[in-house]
Amino acid sequence: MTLSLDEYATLARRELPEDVWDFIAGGAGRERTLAANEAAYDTVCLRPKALPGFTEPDTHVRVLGGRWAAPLGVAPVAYHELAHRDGESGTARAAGALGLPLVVSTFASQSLERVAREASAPLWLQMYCFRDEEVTRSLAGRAAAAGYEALVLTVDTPFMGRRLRDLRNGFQVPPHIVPANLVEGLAEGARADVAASPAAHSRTAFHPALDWSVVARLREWSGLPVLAKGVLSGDDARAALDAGVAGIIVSNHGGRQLDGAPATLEVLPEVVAAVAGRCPVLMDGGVRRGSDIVVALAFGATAVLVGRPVLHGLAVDGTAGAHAVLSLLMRELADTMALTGRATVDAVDVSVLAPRAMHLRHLELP
Ligand SMILES: Cc1cc2nc3c(=O)[nH]c(=O)nc-3n(C[C@H](O)[C@H](O)[C@H](O)COP(=O)(O)O)c2cc1C
Ligand SMILES: CC(C)CC(=O)C(=O)O
Repeated sequence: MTLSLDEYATLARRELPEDVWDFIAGGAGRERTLAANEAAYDTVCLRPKALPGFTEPDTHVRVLGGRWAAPLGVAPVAYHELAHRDGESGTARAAGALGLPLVVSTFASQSLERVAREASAPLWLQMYCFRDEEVTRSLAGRAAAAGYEALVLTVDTPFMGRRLRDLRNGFQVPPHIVPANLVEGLAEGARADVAASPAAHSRTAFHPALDWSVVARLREWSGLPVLAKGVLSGDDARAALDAGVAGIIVSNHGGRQLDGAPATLEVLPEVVAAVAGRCPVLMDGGVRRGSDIVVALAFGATAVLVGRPVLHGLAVDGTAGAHAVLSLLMRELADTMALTGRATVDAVDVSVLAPRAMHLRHLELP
């Protein structure tokens, strides 16, 4: 019986080669930011509601015109086939069966068209932008043609952060796993070069001087709304809005880019205040329980995304494992909403939080 996302992580670790586990689990530098993401939730308490009068809340939300079964989606994560041969198609089937959206990575191990054929819930395509602008333009156009509903521009990764575990392990993506969106049609040798060292490839192939003007180009090439993923300050949120984004994703890339960056939960209120209702504000990083989703909503998030836990589910049991992880989170979310007396997602606001030092509140302190 697997009862929590932490238990899925433990089981996944047994299934995966050590260097693949490290690539998935690891972060940049000292991994301070990686640890901070999860730890931030431990600083917050929820206020229970006595006799709420219902047991099954309505968890549906609307995000950019799409209806999701819960304020929860799958974050863009490269190479799902590293976890299980079902890969992104399996994740798409799992998410779709639950009515949850999937953000497909530029570095997916299956082509965005193939994933689209398996999906029954909203799909967004995460965009890295390349030195060769034609590659970026082609990806954006293909996403629109395949029915993707939005592009997610990653703004925190001009190159991959220094991930010491990968450097120590000399991590290479195994040759049978390829970035299918980028190399279909290429010869075997060329495929291997792109996939072998993600870090080295990012230094040479990513656009070296990207700025916010790319948002307008992505919109023009695709006709799709563009979200910015990797915003951690009010200033950057305002810059993103000025550039024309339709949504913001508060993210530190799961602690894999700037080590020392704050936990996403900590900066969420600053970003929500800067956005002031002008667009949805999603967040990711360290969400491991349904109660974490409630906390993120209370801090002003429209919805959350989860990254690593979905790969853990895939590693344990392919499509069925990814489905199990996501449905566990949905169950925990509904239970937490019921126990805090929130019948709808809209009803989850800051009043669901209990001050940490609650026992001190009624004392007359000097
Ligand atoms: C193995 C792995 C690969 C990732 N690949 C991408 C990617 O291709 N594009 C991207 O924008 N973010 C990528 N991310 C970051 C995730 O989208 C997300 O921000 C992060 O994993 C969220 O934190 P969580 O894993 O704690 O849920 C990746 C993360 C991991 C762990
Ligand atoms: C292939 C990489 C660029 C994927 C990524 O964003 C990551 O590993 O964090």
